[in-house]
Amino acid sequence: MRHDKPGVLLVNLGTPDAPTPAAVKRYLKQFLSDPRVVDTPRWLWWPILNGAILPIRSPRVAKLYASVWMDDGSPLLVYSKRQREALAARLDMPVALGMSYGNPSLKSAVDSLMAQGVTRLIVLPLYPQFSCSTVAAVWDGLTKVFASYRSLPDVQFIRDYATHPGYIDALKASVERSFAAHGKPDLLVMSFHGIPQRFADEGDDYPQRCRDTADALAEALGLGPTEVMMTFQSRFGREPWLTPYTDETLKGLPAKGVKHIQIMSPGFSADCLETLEEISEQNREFFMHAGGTQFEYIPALNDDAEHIDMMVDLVTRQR
Ligand SMILES: C=CC1=C(C)c2cc3[nH]c(cc4nc(cc5[nH]c(cc1n2)c(C)c5CCC(=O)O)C(CCC(=O)O)=C4C)c(C)c3C=C
Ligand SMILES: [Fe+2]
Ligand SMILES: [Fe+2]
Repeated sequence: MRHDKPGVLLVNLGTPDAPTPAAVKRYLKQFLSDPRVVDTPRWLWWPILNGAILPIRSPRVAKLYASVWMDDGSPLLVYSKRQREALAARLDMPVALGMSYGNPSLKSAVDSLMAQGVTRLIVLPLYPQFSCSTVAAVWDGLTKVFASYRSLPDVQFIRDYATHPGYIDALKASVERSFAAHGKPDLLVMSFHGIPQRFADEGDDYPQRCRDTADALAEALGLGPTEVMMTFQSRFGREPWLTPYTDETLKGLPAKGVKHIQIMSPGFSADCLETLEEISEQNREFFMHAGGTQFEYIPALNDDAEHIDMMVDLVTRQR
């Protein structure tokens, strides 16, 4: 008889090993070579990536990483490790952390679970809103790992959790803490990572999943349409991405009389370069220079107890 031994694979994007140009280059090369992320034909993309993007972007982005680096490493990895530990402490099954790009690799995580005798793999990509560029890339990564296996586990793949009540409740609590600490702002901005508009046109339901989260959270908070706004950050490359863009929106708000904002990035399950630097530093500057008077960034859920509760619910209801 084949017995049932579940194990959890937590997955996130991944991050460089060090805030140095060489380590950032290694990371970006792997990340930006994934056709799920950049789908330009290889013959055209390869010379652009290696000849222009990597040499120019790596040293610049390494400085940004250095500005948010923590004692224990890159914020994304530090928070992801804490999430893994907290979840493992709540479950009587093994929990491993694997990253789509960089370390710890997906393969190291799957190998360690299989070595512990896991027969049912519960895969939880920590992206609340599905996108082909993130969640489907996890799927692809897993199939590559399995390509070298003679036996496969049962696999339960959690597509996303954009409106999971535990997720919405945890976000709501984080917003209420911020309102209590700093006062209610003129506007609550929910900034999601963008994708090329074309991906959505071709069938990625990511924008709708972001809308689903934004609507559920606004409703839970009892905020009306003039009190919340959804925007998209982290544009890359030349083609149009999802709009409205976070940076342009923030630059225009003070002129419309919106002087105090609080901003959150509900699509990031852990704080990282894109929240700690891009939102909390860069976009703060944009807003304040445009005439804003008060700006607060509401942290990601990271290893908040309610966030871990939600993960427990997501993985234990998989039977
Ligand atoms: C090139 C296209 C990119 C797509 C499409 C994309 C989608 C996407 N990304 C996240 C989450 C994260 N992205 C992060 C960093 C990051 N993203 C891109 C590019 C695309 N992302 C780049 C090049 C980088 C690296 C930094 C830089 O060079 O600007 C991170 C943070 C990683 C960290 O180390 O802190 C996260 C998390 C989502 C959710 C998403 C689609 C929905
Ligand atoms: Fe990204
Ligand atoms: Fe960015």
